[in-house]
Amino acid sequence: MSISEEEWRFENERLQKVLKEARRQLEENRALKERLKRDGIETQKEMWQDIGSVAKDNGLDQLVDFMQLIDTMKIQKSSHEFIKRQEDKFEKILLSPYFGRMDFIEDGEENVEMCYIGISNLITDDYEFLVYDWRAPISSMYYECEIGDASYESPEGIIRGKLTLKRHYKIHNGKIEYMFDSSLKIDDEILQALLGKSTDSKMKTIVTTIQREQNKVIRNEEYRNLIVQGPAGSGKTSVALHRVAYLLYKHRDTIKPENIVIFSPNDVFNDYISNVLPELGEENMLQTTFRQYMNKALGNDFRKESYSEMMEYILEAKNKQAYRRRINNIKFKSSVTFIHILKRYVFHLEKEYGRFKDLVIKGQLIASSDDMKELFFKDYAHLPLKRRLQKLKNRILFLIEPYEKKLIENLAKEMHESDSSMNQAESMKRSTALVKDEMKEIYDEIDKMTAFDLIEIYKNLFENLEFFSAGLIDHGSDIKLNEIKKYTLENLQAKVLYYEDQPPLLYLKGALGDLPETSDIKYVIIDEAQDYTPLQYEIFHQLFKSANITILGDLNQSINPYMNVGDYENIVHIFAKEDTCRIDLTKSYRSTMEIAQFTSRLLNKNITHEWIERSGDQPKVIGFFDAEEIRKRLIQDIEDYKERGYKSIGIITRTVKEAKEVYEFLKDKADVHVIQKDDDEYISGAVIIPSYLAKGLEFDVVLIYNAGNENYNCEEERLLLYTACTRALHVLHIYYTGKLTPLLREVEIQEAEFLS
Ligand SMILES: Nc1ncnc2c1ncn2[C@@H]1O[C@H](COP(=O)(O)OP(=O)(O)OP(=O)(O)O)[C@@H](O)[C@H]1O
Repeated sequence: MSISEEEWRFENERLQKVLKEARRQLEENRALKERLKRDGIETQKEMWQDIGSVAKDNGLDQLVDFMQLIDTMKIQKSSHEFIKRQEDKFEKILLSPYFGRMDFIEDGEENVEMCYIGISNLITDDYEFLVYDWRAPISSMYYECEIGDASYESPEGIIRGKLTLKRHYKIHNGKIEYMFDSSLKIDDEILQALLGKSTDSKMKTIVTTIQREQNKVIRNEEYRNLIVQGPAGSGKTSVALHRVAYLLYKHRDTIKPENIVIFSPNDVFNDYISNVLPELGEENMLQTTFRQYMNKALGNDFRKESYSEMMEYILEAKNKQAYRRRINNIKFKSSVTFIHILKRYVFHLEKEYGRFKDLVIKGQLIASSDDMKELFFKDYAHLPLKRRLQKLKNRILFLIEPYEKKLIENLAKEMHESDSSMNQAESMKRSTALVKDEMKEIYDEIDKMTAFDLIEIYKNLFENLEFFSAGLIDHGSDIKLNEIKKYTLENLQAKVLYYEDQPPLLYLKGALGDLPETSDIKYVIIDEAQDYTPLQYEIFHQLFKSANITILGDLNQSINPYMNVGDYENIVHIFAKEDTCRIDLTKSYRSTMEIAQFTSRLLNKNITHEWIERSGDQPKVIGFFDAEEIRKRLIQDIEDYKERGYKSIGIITRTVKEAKEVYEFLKDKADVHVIQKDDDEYISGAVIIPSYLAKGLEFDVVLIYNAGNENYNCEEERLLLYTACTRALHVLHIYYTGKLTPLLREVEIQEAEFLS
């Protein structure tokens, strides 16, 4: 629907009114900032003067004043931060105050309310809402409702009425570039225009075009835990971040960014998503990876394999003799059966731990084994093992203390009596040293009895693996317990912790009470959720018992064939069923139709999801005589695609090893970077990146490096290749040498060439 001249005039005038008010508030804010700055300088001056005048006789008074000044400075600092955030907000408003408008008539009212929706509220001193924050209750209608009957949930209850207009704007540098009305949902056309652009940097907000199904996830607070399944490019990460912004707005009095944590697959990804919250005017939540958390919790006594190192082994070491043993080990330790074994073991430890002996010093019974058992198994039974041991140790030390004191005093007295030249202090000093020395054996005994050695505990499980797994493994199963037992014990002996051993250790550590409380965390977001095992979900549950958890993933993007969630059914029982809801996203936004159709054929199963109708070139599959030819082609591609205006080009290799080889060849011939570690930073432009580190990212152009059958040669790697191909927005080329991977042979390929 075209907009009349009169409407344009009205909208331009309205915009000027909004900008004027925003400018006024910005000026007011700046004046306040200046005042605060002056106050801050004054406080500092006062403080230095006070320090200068501290003297012996007025020291305490001055100290009290000093502490008060420090408190004042703290308050000034946080006010300053608040004002700075407000200033940023007004500056953003001045560039683009809103992106949408809806006209709403509430039932029983006559007046139409024009609601303008933007990144943040703009309210006049008379409480006129010039702009509503996109997260305000009323704004939900903008994303959810079409013209006609509409309603939203306000704190006072459901408000019903009618929407009579929905208008979209593009306002840039304080000017309306375009606007149009849409009678139905937010048009695919805007999306097509938005998504058709080239991406040059980190992830961006989608606030202007959030779709109805996405909005439902962002605002869902009916359930404590959400499991969101959505195909590649359906906006899971975007939704997760907008949900964080929504929660920070809705619960701004109680929830701060440090009460929310997001678990990302790696630091490259963490860096890639780090701009979204600031763009939405919020501070970033805590960002971490499972590996980071685990590394910190497990300490540095053992060499710990990283996730990338494990992936590299899985993909690179197929010809090694020990490969099958390792894979069986990974599979077993990632299985639901192993969780049952661990739980049984923990139960056993809680019941059976500790062989308590009577503690006797010089014939005197300090604590009987029965008393210790009574404390351990009854009085402290409600506590986890580690805490019980600590408490028991404290109790024993408490009982020993008076006895030891008496021993020291008696001995000191004896010394003093037998040698009158020795003064009392000297005799006490000597007797203390002697008694401590005598007692060393007893203390060692106590340490041994109450020791908590996680690795020993883990070892003990494998030494008795048959016992703890009895009845849990099917007769027909191909699990070779003996082999797993031997393999694990050998590695522990060599002080090597493979990645698959780390989650079980962390689980035991938590279950036995050796992990710090995380009660400050109120919301946990787990992205790329398909790549965590059910055991890792047990750990999330253990760590964040009182938090709300949002899990977002795509089962079709399980990049690790042996270590993944398998099915959400494996985890729903971990979180209380009545508090958990599964939502499926059904539409993909990232790739052109041609790429989306191609990649869904690659999955080789029935796919029901839809995609945005944005058209582009057919993906190409091109065979080369050898790897060097592919590399030469890459140089030309980088140049060509940059010239055509594409800003991000992902050259996706299968492994780090391959990425390094390609980089070595290209580095002097093209402007290209390489990402090779979990903790690397995200880099834009042309990047070479191994497949498993590319998950979650996206590129204008994706060039798959060598999908020959030497490389992707087994069914287990289908999802890895799928994940790599689905990173493409506009262009997808798959290069190979030798024969094409069998995974692509059944895919109906529209454009194939062989260059020899
Ligand atoms: N409502 C939307 N409006 C505009 N763009 C969107 C929308 N939803 C998603 N996108 C875009 O689609 C792309 C994919 O989004 P995102 O990375 O959040 O999806 P994902 O489901 O996490 O993907 P994957 O699982 O493949 O990593 C991004 O470029 C994002 O900006």
